[in-house]
Amino acid sequence: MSELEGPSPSRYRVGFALEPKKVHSFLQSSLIQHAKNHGIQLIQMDLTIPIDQQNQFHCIIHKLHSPQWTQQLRHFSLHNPSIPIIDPPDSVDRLHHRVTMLDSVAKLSLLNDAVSVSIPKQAVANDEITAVEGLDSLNLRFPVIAKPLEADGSASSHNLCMVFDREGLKSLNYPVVVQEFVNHGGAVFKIYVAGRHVTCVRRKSLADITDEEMKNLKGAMPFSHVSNMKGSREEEEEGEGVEMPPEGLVSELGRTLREALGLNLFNVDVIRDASDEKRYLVIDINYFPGYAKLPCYETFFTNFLLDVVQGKNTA
Ligand SMILES: O=P(O)(O)O[C@@H]1[C@@H](OP(=O)(O)O)[C@H](OP(=O)(O)O)[C@H](O)[C@H](OP(=O)(O)O)[C@H]1OP(=O)(O)O
Ligand SMILES: Nc1ncnc2c1ncn2[C@@H]1O[C@H](COP(=O)(O)OP(=O)(O)O)[C@@H](O)[C@H]1O
Ligand SMILES: [Mg+2]
Ligand SMILES: [Mg+2]
Repeated sequence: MSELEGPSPSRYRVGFALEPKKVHSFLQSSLIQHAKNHGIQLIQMDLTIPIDQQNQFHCIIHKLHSPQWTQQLRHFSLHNPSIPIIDPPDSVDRLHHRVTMLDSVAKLSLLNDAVSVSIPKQAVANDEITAVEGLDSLNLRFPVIAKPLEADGSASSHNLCMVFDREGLKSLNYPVVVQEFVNHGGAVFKIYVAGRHVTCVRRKSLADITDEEMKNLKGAMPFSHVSNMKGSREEEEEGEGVEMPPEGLVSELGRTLREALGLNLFNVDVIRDASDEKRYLVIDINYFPGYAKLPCYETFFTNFLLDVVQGKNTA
């Protein structure tokens, strides 16, 4: 076991099971120190040793997908039911598929009835023929977005495609979800949830496409990681000029989705229809996303950890 801090008087120990890349991006020394100042030791778990032979943890946080790991967690959880596992593997699994990921959104009923929150029309396609059938049955016109069905964290799961015409459907790597493309003013809202803590940031997104532009666009255009792409100016990166969603909507969405998904750690990508400011659409939900990109993520995340270890992480 590699302890990220030397012997410490921390009262609580939280074990993290993460890929090396995520350890690097998430477990930064600023977070480790901040948590330590609040009595919590963050420990990188040793994945080669059974969990119950390691340090006694007050909580385990994980983002690993192998069946062996899931099996190990289930076994541990069965024998240590009082140790919170953030989050249950079955609930996390639902986010690994672009259709089941959005199921809970369709069932939400929000108190805020001044706006609507839904998902874009979408269909699963296994080949060009089923893609055309899917689009016809939904009455969808081009452009559409094609997304790999699996959202399992692999690099290819982020390889998306704008499709401008039927010819463009030929070049896709099936199976995909073909989804209504909604003009939304070039900004995506990312709502980050960590237990009862919810915050929202605005990021750069795909630009709107006018009917005029559609006349000249042909085939398909692959893209990935738009929200992390560097623009020529900083404001461009963050979708400057686009009004943020109301705070009440952000907190209600975070709270209700947390309950519906049975998850504590996730973010939700939301866009607002450029032709209807009351229409919000959830387009993506990610398990344990890049919290480190949030301003003050040390405080945000430590407050969540404190809730968990002090038994206050209730809905
Ligand atoms: O690495 P980052 O900070 O860009 O975080 C990624 C997330 O970016 P975001 O926080 O939404 O801007 C990213 O979100 P998007 O799918 O890009 O919206 C994913 O959550 C990604 O995890 P995975 O590859 O799907 O397992 C996240 O990757 P991991 O950090 O989990 O590898
Ligand atoms: N239905 C849509 N309409 C308009 N833009 C979209 C739609 N779906 C995705 N996008 C754009 O593509 C980006 C990536 O799509 P997303 O579903 O979030 O995939 P990923 O899991 O790779 O982040 C979004 O942040 C947004 O900019
Ligand atoms: Mg996304
Ligand atoms: Mg995603």
